[in-house]
Amino acid sequence: MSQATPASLLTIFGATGDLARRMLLPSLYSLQAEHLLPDGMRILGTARSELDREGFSNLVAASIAERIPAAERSDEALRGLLERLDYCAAGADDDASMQALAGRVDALRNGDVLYHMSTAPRFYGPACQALAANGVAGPGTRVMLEKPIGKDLASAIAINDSVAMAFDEERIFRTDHYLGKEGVQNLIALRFGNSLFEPLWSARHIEQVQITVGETVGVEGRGDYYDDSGALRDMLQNHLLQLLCLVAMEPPARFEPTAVRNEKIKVLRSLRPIDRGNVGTESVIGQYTAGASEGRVVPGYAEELGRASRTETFVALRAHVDNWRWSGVPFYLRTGKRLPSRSTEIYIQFRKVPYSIFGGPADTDMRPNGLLIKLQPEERIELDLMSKTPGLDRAGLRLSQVALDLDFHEEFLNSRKRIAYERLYLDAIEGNGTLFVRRDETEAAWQWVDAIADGWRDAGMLPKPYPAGTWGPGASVSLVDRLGHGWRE
Ligand SMILES: NC(=O)C1=CN([C@@H]2O[C@H](COP(=O)(O)OP(=O)(O)OC[C@H]3O[C@@H](n4cnc5c(N)ncnc54)[C@H](OP(=O)(O)O)[C@@H]3O)[C@@H](O)[C@H]2O)C=CC1
Ligand SMILES: O=C1O[C@H](COP(=O)(O)O)[C@@H](O)[C@H](O)[C@H]1O
Repeated sequence: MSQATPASLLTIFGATGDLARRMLLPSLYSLQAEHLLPDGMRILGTARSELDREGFSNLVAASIAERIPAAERSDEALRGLLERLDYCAAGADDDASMQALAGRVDALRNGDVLYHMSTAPRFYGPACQALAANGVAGPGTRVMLEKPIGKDLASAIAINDSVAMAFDEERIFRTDHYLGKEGVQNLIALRFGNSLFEPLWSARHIEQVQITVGETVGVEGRGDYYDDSGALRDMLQNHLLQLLCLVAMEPPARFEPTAVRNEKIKVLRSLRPIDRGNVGTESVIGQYTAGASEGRVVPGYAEELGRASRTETFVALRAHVDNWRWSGVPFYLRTGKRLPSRSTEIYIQFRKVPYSIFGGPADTDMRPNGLLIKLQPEERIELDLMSKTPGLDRAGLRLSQVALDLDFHEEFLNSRKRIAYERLYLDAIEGNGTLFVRRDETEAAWQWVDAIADGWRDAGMLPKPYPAGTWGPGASVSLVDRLGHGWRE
């Protein structure tokens, strides 16, 4: 991959789909508007739909009109993007049409090619093998794979094996769109761009870590996919574990793919198993019932789905990274749909002062320090410190918790909120895999998650109901309370 040059052609499988219309095409528009796409790079859309170049251009223009605010649109950028487009109808599992597609790729390329599989994962293997059979998957080509890579370890191995028959690992870019988010890269910058945190970043000084990804949305018409997946497989296996890796990993020698991935895989392999023996104490699952979300009455999951289901729409876990740095520190992970707010955050709670010199009311006022890394909806870093409460009190000195707030909000107001795929496309086009996931990471994450899912099944654990608009079942409070902790609300 060291010889990778910027792609001369980007071929998007599933170019007419939901992800393409909502995220991928608008991201390409933004890269075009900022002059970040390589000169002359062509974009070839493909799906089974019989579109011509004009039909695809209309679809692209419509998606940009819908997703990019009018104030950010320019005719010049749109024209620039449309000039790059081409379209070729093909079925990923249809040999004749894949042969025709390969011919088109050959005709359009003028150097490296990036393929993006934005279609159902069962097509990744057949499509990649068809590209190889038709001679367009050799050196100088690479492929981006959308999540999910399978729905358990066995299916992930099958997909990875199948894609590996056509592309070697260093040419495979597995996306986790959380890694493309500005806030997540800021977490990396915070940890490894400041000397302040590293001496404190271990069990010696950290009491607990919380990672919350709360969503207010329900399953939004993706019920068939989601019901087969649930919160554990849909969110925790990938996004939350990637965040955990970035918090817990050792400093990589360099910010480059192998060094970063080598550190992340060590974390995944150090996760203490949660299985049938301890799922009951280390995890909580829930499913939303009818309730109020963002000021309106919303139906429960089963009503949205149209049938009863045992799928969890909420999961909370107490994880442990069993290594020297993190021994004994609980990592609380929780994610769910129809929670009270859209909120993605990492909270690091430091240990209490070892001894209070104050006595009197200050002792009861005392709170541990905390570092909040807020990723969504706004990006913010906040350090909770104790300070003297202003004024006099007969009983003695009083303390209050104050927040040292690094609020990027102003900066955000003045800059555009980026789609994570802008970063991911830019890197994949350039051939930089640092923010993509390696095969062993995906499979280690599945192995850990499979034991949890099997444990729930074996223990007969069913999701507990929680009303939409609440923070999941009450048992999730007990999960952290047991060690004297509390969720940061
Ligand atoms: N939508 C989202 O928010 C997210 C999606 N993803 C992942 O992205 C991928 C795409 O998802 P999404 O866009 O939602 O899916 P959609 O069902 O909306 O789109 C699927 C796309 O694949 C094409 N397609 C279907 N069957 C074939 C086939 N046999 N050969 C070639 N193309 C085919 C469809 O077009 P046509 O019918 O014309 O062939 C369409 O363009 C999936 O892996 C999904 O898990 C990941 C994160 C979020
Ligand atoms: O991958 C997924 O992520 C989204 C949440 O992404 P965000 O960028 O809006 O935080 C989630 O809604 C979806 O179910 C899942 O497949």
